[in-house]
Amino acid sequence: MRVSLVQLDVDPAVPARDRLAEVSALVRSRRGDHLVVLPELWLHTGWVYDGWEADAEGVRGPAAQSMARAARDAGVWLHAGSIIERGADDNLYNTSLVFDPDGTLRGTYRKIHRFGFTGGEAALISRGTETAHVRMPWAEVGLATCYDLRFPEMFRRILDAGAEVLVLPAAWPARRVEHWRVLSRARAIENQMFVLACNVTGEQGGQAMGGHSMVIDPWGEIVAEAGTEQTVLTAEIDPALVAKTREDFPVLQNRVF
Ligand SMILES: NC(=O)CCC(=O)C(=O)O
Repeated sequence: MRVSLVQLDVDPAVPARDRLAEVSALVRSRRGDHLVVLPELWLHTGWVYDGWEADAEGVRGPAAQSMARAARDAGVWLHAGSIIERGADDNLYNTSLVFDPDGTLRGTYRKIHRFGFTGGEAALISRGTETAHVRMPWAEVGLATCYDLRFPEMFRRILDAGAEVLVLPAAWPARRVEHWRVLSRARAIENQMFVLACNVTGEQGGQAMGGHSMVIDPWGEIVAEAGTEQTVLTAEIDPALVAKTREDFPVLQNRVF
């Protein structure tokens, strides 16, 4: 399974329509990949919130339609990162979208753990309530977003739903990038699954973003890792390695909780 993580330099000064055009072209250029992954809130920006209320859209809105077309044109599965979703209840959610190679929306995930404590996302966005996963031809793929990474109990639930590969879009700052690296590996090791962790780079809201997108195997080895530049990180992964790792070193059989 050939996967590509698109680590984007999200510059809030660039108009969203230009970013949408650039990213659509990037996805279209990935023909030959099986799965393409975009980061968290690359369109609406993760750390500049003043446009969220006005720019939020539905899961079948213009951004979703552009991503559906790009997935179809490239013939790839596309985890389109997340958007600020306006729900039917009129609340805002940080929602991930997954399209198949026909451009059909096959999965959504509303971020459960919101970052910011008393401000930012935690104040402006409603909490998702359900974990989510998508069946792809090669593997069962679990979905989580950025700050979720700090809550291992959520990944156990995703594991119990059958996930073999976990996709994690993020807008994680450079200041805590070692947490990102360690926790992404920890989630792969403790759940014996692939982790595809796709971050942004550049600067948002006065802080440097961390980059270091990673493809991590079920043994916790880093198969590929980006630096801090905008790049497409491509790797071949073999989902059969999940069952082999779980069989060769069956720690999950010793779970008490
Ligand atoms: N966008 C986020 O969820 C940021 C998370 C973060 O900065 C952290 O956990 O640290």
